[in-house]
Amino acid sequence: MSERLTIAIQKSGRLSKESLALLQACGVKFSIHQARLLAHSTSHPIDLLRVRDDDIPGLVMDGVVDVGLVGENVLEEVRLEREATSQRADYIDLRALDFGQCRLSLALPKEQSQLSLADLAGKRIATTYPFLLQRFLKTQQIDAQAVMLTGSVEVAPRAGLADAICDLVSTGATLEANGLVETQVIFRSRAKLIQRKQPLSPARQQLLQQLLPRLDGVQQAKESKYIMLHAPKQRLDEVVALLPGAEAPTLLPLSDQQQQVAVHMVSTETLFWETMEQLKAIGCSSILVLPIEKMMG
Ligand SMILES: Nc1ncnc2c1ncn2[C@@H]1O[C@H](COP(=O)(O)OP(=O)(O)OP(=O)(O)O)[C@@H](O)[C@H]1O
Ligand SMILES: O=P(O)(O)OC[C@H]1O[C@H](OP(=O)(O)OP(=O)(O)O)[C@H](O)[C@@H]1O
Ligand SMILES: [Mg+2]
Repeated sequence: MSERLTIAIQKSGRLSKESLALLQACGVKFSIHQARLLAHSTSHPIDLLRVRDDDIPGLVMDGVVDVGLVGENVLEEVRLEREATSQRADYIDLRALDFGQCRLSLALPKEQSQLSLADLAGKRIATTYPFLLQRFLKTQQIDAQAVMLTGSVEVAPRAGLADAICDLVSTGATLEANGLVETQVIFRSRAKLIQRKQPLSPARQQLLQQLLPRLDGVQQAKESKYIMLHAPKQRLDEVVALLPGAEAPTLLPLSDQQQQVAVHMVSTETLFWETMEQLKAIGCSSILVLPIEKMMG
């Protein structure tokens, strides 16, 4: 049996760039040939399988690949579909990732946007996610018809194919461009890392165990900042209070100053301009906010 860990990612789409970037940030190197389905890592015994995102949950659930990176929307849709058709639908949830954030929402043509949820009874709703839509409609006890479309869902009402749509929304620009108004969020999604339920060989499990802390380190680093500033000794408590998520700061004396100290700290939150202005107002100076590339506890 091959001792290479197989990871499925989206070949080309919204998740592709960030999936690859995440693996690369974990030290896994690839040389990608656009046309090829399979890419071998040059740094680790890892193979990348580059496929359509719709195929990723099934590949993991069937144990064809070891792990996959996929949006929760597709993952949950496929899980519901496979459950309904008595296919294997289990997997291990490894990590929620900080990209691919979007929501699955109901939207109506502008002229009908005042309609309530109950008014959807008997209507046709175009969607790529019939199982998620039906689950929502069931909880609301609404009897409507899901019209399955694999693309261009937003044009369905104008084309007379449906009365409403249920589609992914991020900025809302697509809805607006098509004269539609978001009326109800039915599912919130982000990218996830999932593992097959069937056990991995010890070598592959060990490799995965090495990658996970790296992945956590990359995600944590992205959310953290290294902050350096000069602060008045008397007001240190106020300075720290202004920096939520800051770990115990390191204080360093300044050779030419008695009243001020240099403060270095890692903050787990973004430092906004407003906070920097407040720090300045209480006497801080030389405020630097630096990105962190990697972290390990
Ligand atoms: N506007 C968005 N902003 C952020 N994430 C999004 C957005 N649209 C979709 N996503 C997430 O990215 C995933 C992939 O979206 P994309 O539009 O590339 O899929 P696709 O067209 O089905 O691609 P494929 O050809 O792989 O089937 C979605 O399932 C969702 O999780
Ligand atoms: O609210 P917005 O920011 O406009 O994003 C929503 C759009 O993004 C996704 O499509 P994508 O652009 O990935 O293209 P696709 O439909 O061709 O996959 C999704 O299917 C919506 O159409
Ligand atoms: Mg798809």
